[in-house]
Amino acid sequence: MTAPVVLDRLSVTRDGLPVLREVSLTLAPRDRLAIVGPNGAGKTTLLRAIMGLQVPSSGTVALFGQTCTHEAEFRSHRPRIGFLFQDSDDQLFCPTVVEDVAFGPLNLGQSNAQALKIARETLAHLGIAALAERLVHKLSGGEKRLVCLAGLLAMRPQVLLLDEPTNGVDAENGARLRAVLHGFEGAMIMVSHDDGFVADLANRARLLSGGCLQEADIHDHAHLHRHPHVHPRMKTDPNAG
Ligand SMILES: Nc1ncnc2c1ncn2[C@@H]1O[C@H](COP(=O)(O)OP(=O)(O)OP(=O)(O)O)[C@@H](O)[C@H]1O
Repeated sequence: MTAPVVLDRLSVTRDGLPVLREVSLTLAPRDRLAIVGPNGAGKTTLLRAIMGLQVPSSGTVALFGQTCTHEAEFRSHRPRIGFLFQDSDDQLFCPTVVEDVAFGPLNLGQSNAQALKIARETLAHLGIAALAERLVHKLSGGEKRLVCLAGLLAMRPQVLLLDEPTNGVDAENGARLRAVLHGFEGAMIMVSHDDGFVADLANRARLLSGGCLQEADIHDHAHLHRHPHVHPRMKTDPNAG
């Protein structure tokens, strides 16, 4: 099957400073990849570049087998990729929760009634059906996070790009969010500082540091918990896929 995302020696500069340096990456159809790394390492920039929201200085992005250079090429693939922004307020724009979640399906051609039905089902699936009629701007930070995710899942994407999905989400909602994501059948890239979330969801990890991707392992510690580690063998190979 075609890899939904392939990056080939992708470099990105922001404000004249190099952020990504020849990053190569292949995301397989059911991959669960965690990108970890310190603040400012370029993790969000990497996700934005995959979506075509960040113009690379060199290298290529291929989505579902097509090399994408121009906005029109990225645009045709975006409905199949759910991108959870780091800041929920950048994602939510309809007055009520159910309208916001219905927006995606409506945009994909569903009738108003069908889009609302999908929205309510998705909210229920995430355990937040009670939020349906609430005003978006009055939600808590954690509630907004879950509503954003509902909006993406309602579009039935093949890929999820999740930027800090558990930010502000409490333990109970976090457990439900994980359960829902476990049930997601597509490919996923998760950017997270939440070790527990990464250990639970990811099947592999990469560390972004100095603009380069390095192999990382997710280790089990009998006395502690699972979390990603840089793999010493691979430290010198920035282009490991
Ligand atoms: N709008 C912007 N214009 C210019 N530079 C930016 C902009 N946004 C971020 N940067 C810079 O790009 C670099 C990478 O930022 P990015 O947000 O991708 O990092 P990150 O790894 O996601 O960080 P965090 O873990 O803090 O979210 C940082 O040096 C940051 O200051």
